[in-house]
Amino acid sequence: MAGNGKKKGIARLLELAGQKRTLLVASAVLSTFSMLVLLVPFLAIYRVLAEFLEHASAPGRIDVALIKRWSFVTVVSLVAGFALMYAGGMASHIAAFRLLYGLRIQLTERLGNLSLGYYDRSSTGKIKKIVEHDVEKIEKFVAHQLPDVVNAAAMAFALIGGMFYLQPWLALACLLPIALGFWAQFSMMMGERSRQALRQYYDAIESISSSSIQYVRGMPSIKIFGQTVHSFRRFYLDMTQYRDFLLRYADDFRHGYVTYRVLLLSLAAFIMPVGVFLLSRDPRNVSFAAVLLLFLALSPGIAVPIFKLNGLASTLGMIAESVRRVDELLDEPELTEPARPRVPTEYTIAFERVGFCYEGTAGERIRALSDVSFVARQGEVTAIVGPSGSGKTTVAELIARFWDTQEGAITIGGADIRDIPVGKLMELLSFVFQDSFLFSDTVYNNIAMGNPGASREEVYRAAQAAQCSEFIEALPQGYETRIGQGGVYLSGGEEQRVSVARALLKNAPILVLDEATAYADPENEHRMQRALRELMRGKTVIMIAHRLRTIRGADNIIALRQGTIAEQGRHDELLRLQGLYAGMWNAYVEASNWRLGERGHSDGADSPNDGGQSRMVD
Ligand SMILES: Nc1ncnc2c1ncn2[C@@H]1O[C@H](COP(=O)(O)OP(=O)(O)OP(=O)(O)O)[C@@H](O)[C@H]1O
Repeated sequence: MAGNGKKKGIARLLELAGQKRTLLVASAVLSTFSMLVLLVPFLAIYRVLAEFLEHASAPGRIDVALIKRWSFVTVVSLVAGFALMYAGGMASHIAAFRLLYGLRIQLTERLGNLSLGYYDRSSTGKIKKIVEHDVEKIEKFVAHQLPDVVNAAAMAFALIGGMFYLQPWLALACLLPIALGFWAQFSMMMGERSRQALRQYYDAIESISSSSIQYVRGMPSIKIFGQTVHSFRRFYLDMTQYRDFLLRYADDFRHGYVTYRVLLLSLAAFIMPVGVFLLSRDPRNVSFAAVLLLFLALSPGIAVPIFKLNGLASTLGMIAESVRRVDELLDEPELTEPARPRVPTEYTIAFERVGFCYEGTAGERIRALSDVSFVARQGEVTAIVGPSGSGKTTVAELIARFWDTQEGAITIGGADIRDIPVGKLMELLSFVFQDSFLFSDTVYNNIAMGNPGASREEVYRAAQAAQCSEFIEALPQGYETRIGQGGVYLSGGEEQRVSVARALLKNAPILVLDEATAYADPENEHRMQRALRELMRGKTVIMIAHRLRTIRGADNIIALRQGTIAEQGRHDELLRLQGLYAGMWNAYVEASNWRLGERGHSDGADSPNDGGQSRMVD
C-alpha cells in the first residue's frame, strides 16, 4: 500500500492538484495580478501624502490635478483588482470542483470493487468521513488556499521589497517582530509531536463519526435500556476524549500562537521608535515623514498575507493527513481478477480443506475455520448448523469472496472461485440475509434491482411468488410506494419477502440463505417457506439455520464445532450418531416443548414434530 512508490503528504497533494494544472496556473496568475493591482492605492496614498507634506506651509501650491489623477488611478485599480480576483477565484473553484468530482468517483468505484469483507472491517462512519470530509478538505485547499498562498506570497514579497526600497531601517524594524513571531509559532507547531497530534485529532473525529452513527441507529435500544447501553457509552466516551484532546492541544500550543499574533499585530510599535529616532536626527526631512506615515498605514496590512501563509502552513499538515486517508482507501486491494478466467456451467460447490483466520484489530489472527471439506450439490439443500461462533456465517461469506481463503480452496462446478471473474461470481450467487437491506426507493425498484433487465411482468411475478404482492398492492401507491424515510416502513417479515422476490428475480443458480425466516410469525413463515421452495427449485442451496426444524429435510447437514466439521449427513443419520447435532436437536425440542407447555396448548406451529406441514425442505 505505502510501498508502491506513490508520493505522500504535500507532494501528493500537489500531484493531485497538478491534474488541473492549466486552471490553477491561470488562477495563480490572475490572483497575483489582482494583488499587485490592489497595492496601487497604497502608492497613491504615499504620493498624495508626500504632496501634502511638501506643501504643508503653503497649501495653495498643492497640485490638485496630481491628487485627482491618483484618485482616479485608485478607483480603476480597485475595480480591476477585484475583477481579477473574481476571475482567479472562479478558475480555482472550477479546478477544485472537478478534482472533487474525480476523487469521489474514484473512491466510489473503488468501494464498489473491494471485497465485501472490507465493509465488515471498516465502520460506515470512517468511510463516510473519507468520502465527504477528507475529499472536501482537498477541494478547499485547491479552491481557496492554493490561490491564497500565491497571492499572499506575491503581496508579501512586493510589500517587503517596496519597504526596503523606500527605507531599509524601517523595513528591518518591521521584519524583526515578524521573524520573532514565526520562530515562536513554528518551534512549537512543527515536528513529530504536531504530526502525532493531528493523527490523534483525525482518529478522534472518525471515532465520533462512527459512534454517532451507532448512537442514532441504536436509539430504540437506548430508549429501552436507558443510558447504560453500549452505543451511548461509546458516543459519550468519544465526545469526552475529543474534548480532552482539544483542550490539551490548545494548551500545548497557546503560548507560541499568542506570541506570534501579538507580535504581528503590533508592527507599528516597532516602526514608531525607529522612525521617531531617525526623524529626530533630521526633523526637516519631509519625504522621510511621508515614508514613515506610509509604513504606519501599511503595518496592519503586512500582517494579512503573513497570517494567510501561516494559516496555510498549519492546515497543510491536516490536508496531508486527509490525502493520506483518501489514498489509503484508493490503495485498498481490489478483488483480484483471474489471469485465466473460468466460467462454470455446473454449480456444485466444494470446500476442499478450507482454513481461514480473521485479522484482529491488533493484527492478530483469529481462527474461524480449519480443514473444512464438504460438497453442496446442485439441486440439493445443504444446511449448516452449529453453536454460535462455530463459523457458519464465515462459510457462507467465503463463497461470495467476502474474504479469500488462506488454506485450501472453494470450487464451483470444479472452478476455483478465485478463477471466476468477480462479476460472473456475483451473478451466480443470491443471498437472503437475516437482516434484509432495502434501499430508500420504491418497492418496485427494490425488487427490480435483482435483475435490472427484467420486464414489469417479471417483477410482478417474482413478487407474487415471494408472497408479497398482497401487501404491496395494499400500500398507498402500490409498487411505487417508497420504502423508508418519507415513505412507509415494512415489517421484518415483509422486508424479507421483498428480498426473496429480489432473489427470485435474479434467479441465480446458487442460493445462500442466512436465517431467512428469522422474522416470520407462523402465518408468515408458512408463506415464506412457499416462497423459498419456489426460489430453491433446482438450485445449489446453502442454508444457515438456528431453528433446526427448518432444515430437517435438508439433503446434507453440516454440523460445525469451533470452525471444524464435527458431523455431516441427513437429519436421521445425525440423530443416530448421538453427537453434536443430536444434542442441539434435543435442546431445540426441549425449548419448543417448554414454550408449548407455557402456553398450555399446542397450535403445532413451532413444534419440531409437526408432521412436516411447515417443513421448509422436504
Ligand atoms: N470480522 C471479524 N473479525 C474477527 N473475527 C471474526 C469476524 N467475524 C467473525 N469472527 C470470529 O470468527 C468466528 C466464527 O464467526 P461466525 O460469525 O462465522 O460464526 P457463526 O457460527 O455464524 O456465529 P452466529 O451463529 O453467532 O452468527 C467467531 O469466533 C467470531 O468471533
